[in-house]
Amino acid sequence: MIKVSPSILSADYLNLQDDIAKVEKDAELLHIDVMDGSFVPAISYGPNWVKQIKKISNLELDVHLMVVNPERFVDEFADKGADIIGVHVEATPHIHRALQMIKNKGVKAEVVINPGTPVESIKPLLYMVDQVLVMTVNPGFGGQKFLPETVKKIKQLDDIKKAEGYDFDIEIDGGVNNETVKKAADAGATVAVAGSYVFGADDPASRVKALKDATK
Ligand SMILES: O=C(CO)[C@@H](O)[C@H](O)COP(=O)(O)O
Ligand SMILES: [Fe+2]
Repeated sequence: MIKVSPSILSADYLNLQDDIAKVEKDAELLHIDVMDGSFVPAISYGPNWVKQIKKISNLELDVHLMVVNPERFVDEFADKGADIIGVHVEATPHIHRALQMIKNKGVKAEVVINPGTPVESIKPLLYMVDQVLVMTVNPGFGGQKFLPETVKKIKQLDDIKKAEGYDFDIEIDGGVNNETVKKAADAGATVAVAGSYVFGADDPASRVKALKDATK
């Protein structure tokens, strides 16, 4: 059964504590999308959101950095309470250093690839990561459609994981619902981020459960 990481990007910011409480019991992680208006067009929120959310949630805080040169912010997000920090391979010439910095803070290190980026580009990093995030949409916005061509990259990663004996999680992010999650989980995905599917519903907890039921 897949682990679920509801994305607060689609939550009600004025009632964020209530929305988080709705998924607290059924989800394992909470996904926090940090956007800088440069790596991606939108601007979202920063380290102090992580600090505040840490006070009200026991979920594993899964911070997805969509920022240029993310190594500038790794220490601060770790100090504010991130449990997982994801850095895009496309966002820095120093991806290995960025991952080392995350690990040095005692935080789980995640490398992220966009739909247009091949799995080959992160092969040298797979020995050191706790999680790989395969973007299933182009990053920057919630509510986009799942790109089916990303499924073969999930399978490719899962094959490498088995062949090499690695134990990283494979996370998917973008356009996840009760149908797309099944295709990804069959290919090897172990963690699903879902924003609009979960928080766009009247009963977010039932949507978390539906993602799990679909991958039983
Ligand atoms: O990183 C991102 C978008 O760039 C995501 O985490 C979104 O928050 C996913 O939203 P949905 O596609 O599930 O609505
Ligand atoms: Fe994300």
